[in-house]
Amino acid sequence: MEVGFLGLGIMGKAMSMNLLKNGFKVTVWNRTLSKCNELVEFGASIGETPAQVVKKCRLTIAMLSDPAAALSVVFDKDGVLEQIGSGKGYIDMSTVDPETSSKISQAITSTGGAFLEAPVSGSKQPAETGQLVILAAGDKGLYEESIPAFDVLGKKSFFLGQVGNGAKMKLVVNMIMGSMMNAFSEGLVLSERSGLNPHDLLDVLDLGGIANPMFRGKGPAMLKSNHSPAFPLKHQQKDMRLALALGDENAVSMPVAAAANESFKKARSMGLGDLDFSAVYEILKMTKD
Ligand SMILES: NC(=O)C1=CN([C@@H]2O[C@H](COP(=O)(O)OP(=O)(O)OC[C@H]3O[C@@H](n4cnc5c(N)ncnc54)[C@H](OP(=O)(O)O)[C@@H]3O)[C@@H](O)[C@H]2O)C=CC1
Ligand SMILES: O=CCCC(=O)O
Repeated sequence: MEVGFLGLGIMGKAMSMNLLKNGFKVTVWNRTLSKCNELVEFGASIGETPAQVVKKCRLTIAMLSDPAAALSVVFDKDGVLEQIGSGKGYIDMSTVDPETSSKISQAITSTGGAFLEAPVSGSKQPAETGQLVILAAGDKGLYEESIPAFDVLGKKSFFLGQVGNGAKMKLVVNMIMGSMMNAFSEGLVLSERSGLNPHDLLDVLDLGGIANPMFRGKGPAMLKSNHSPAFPLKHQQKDMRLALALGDENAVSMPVAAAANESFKKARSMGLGDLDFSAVYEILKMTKD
């Protein structure tokens, strides 16, 4: 199957590589075109623009940083809209808000093209090993057509109904995750400041009812202040912002998420946005009496 792939950041590179390794023909595009070269070594073709990729491929996947990027790649000159149409499908796997997704969906479907939003749960390593959780919504026919690709990219795919539901599910999940990361960081700092060994805390947490892969996977690196990016903090803050907006629209009070967002904003303002979102630990560590 020939698949187009737009956006070769941390996630897009791993996902497109996975498709190539599993026998898909892949045509890639990235805003910084030089990032395509590594994929070419593994058999990918390059499209010079998003429009060129869509022209060549029946299915095109996008994995872009944020709503502005997702809209730009579709609506700007040489964008997806110039070549999408009947018989072609566009799958946006970026994490965006439901409004952005709906705007893209309306534009694509008005040309006769099919649209699916399919944000993912799981980070760099699950992307490399095909263990993502895919949260799809939109065109059911396109979803069914995409299952061979989703089976390579993920361990489980959900079809959640109308466009917007995938984006909402993803934002709820990441809102919980961002709040957990803040509580975890506060716990690590509190254990250290109160004279405990934080490594003992990691062991205790891992044996109890709140054990989870995030604490287990990131805890030891955090204690060494190693925040090599798997999920960049600037994207986590974007997701908190979008989740809080969803909370505003639905009159849901979210004081815990709002406080977590403030910590991520502070971390961004201190230049930590490109590090892993675990770097929020550093700003909580700095807080003194
Ligand atoms: N990393 C993770 O663990 C996860 C991330 N996500 C989500 O997936 C998406 C991608 O994340 P990730 O790969 O980590 O992000 P990166 O920051 O590594 O990559 C972002 C990508 O978006 C491109 N981009 C940014 N702005 C524009 C623009 N204006 N026009 C065109 N392209 C643009 C970048 O191009 P360039 O190379 O030129 O800068 C790059 O290809 C985000 O929505 C994120 O929230 C979802 C699950 C997990
Ligand atoms: O959006 C990023 C999700 C990261 C994760 O699920 O570990």
